[in-house]
Amino acid sequence: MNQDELKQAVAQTALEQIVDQLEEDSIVGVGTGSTANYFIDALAAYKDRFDGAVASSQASAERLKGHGIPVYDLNVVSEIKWYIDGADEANEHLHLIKGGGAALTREKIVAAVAEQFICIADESKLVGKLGAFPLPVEVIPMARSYVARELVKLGGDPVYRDGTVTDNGNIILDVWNLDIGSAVQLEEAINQIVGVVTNGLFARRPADILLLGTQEGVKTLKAK
Ligand SMILES: O=C[C@H](O)[C@H](O)[C@H](O)COP(=O)(O)O
Repeated sequence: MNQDELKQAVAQTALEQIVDQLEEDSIVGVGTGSTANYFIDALAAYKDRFDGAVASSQASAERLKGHGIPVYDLNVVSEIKWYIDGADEANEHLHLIKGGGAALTREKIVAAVAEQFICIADESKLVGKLGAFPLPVEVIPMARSYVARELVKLGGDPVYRDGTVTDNGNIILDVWNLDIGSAVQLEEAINQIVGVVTNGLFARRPADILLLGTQEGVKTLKAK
């Protein structure tokens, strides 16, 4: 199977895990990216079985609406049973790096609300140590240079993602060469920098389950 087929397979498995539990008032939390898109497309077949979705990006909201799935503002929703989303990297603790598509902040918010975060990814995303993928950091535009200098003090090499404006009107710094020994500590340290909205480490709230698409089939990983 190629990478797209692996992504499609994990999306289908995620759907199978939730489909029998869908109720007419269920709200599904939906992430962003190519793997999440496969999930949205698969979910569409069951749109009459649940109430609607909360999306972590404008792009996903448009895709959901395109399928006729109602999309709710998170502020009118009190309960989300599942959040299904991809990742750029994952380790055995189910700590993640996310934000390759610049949607990290809304993703972190929806994941925080959800009871269960099901991460869906092809096998290339599982790594021994996080950090080969540059860590995305969403930053208030006027703080860009200051935040970049502070990230250098933490040992990283920040690069401005030219031309990208997040759904929240901010910019992204991609930070290379970080030593992500303690993901929880680093996530907190970066979020303490004034001007940072959030960073793409999902360690304080890791995934609960990682569905990994491999050539031997879809594997289910739980945090070690
Ligand atoms: O901002 C984007 C998200 O964090 C995505 O979930 C992540 O980049 C993975 O995307 P894909 O499924 O396309 O590899």
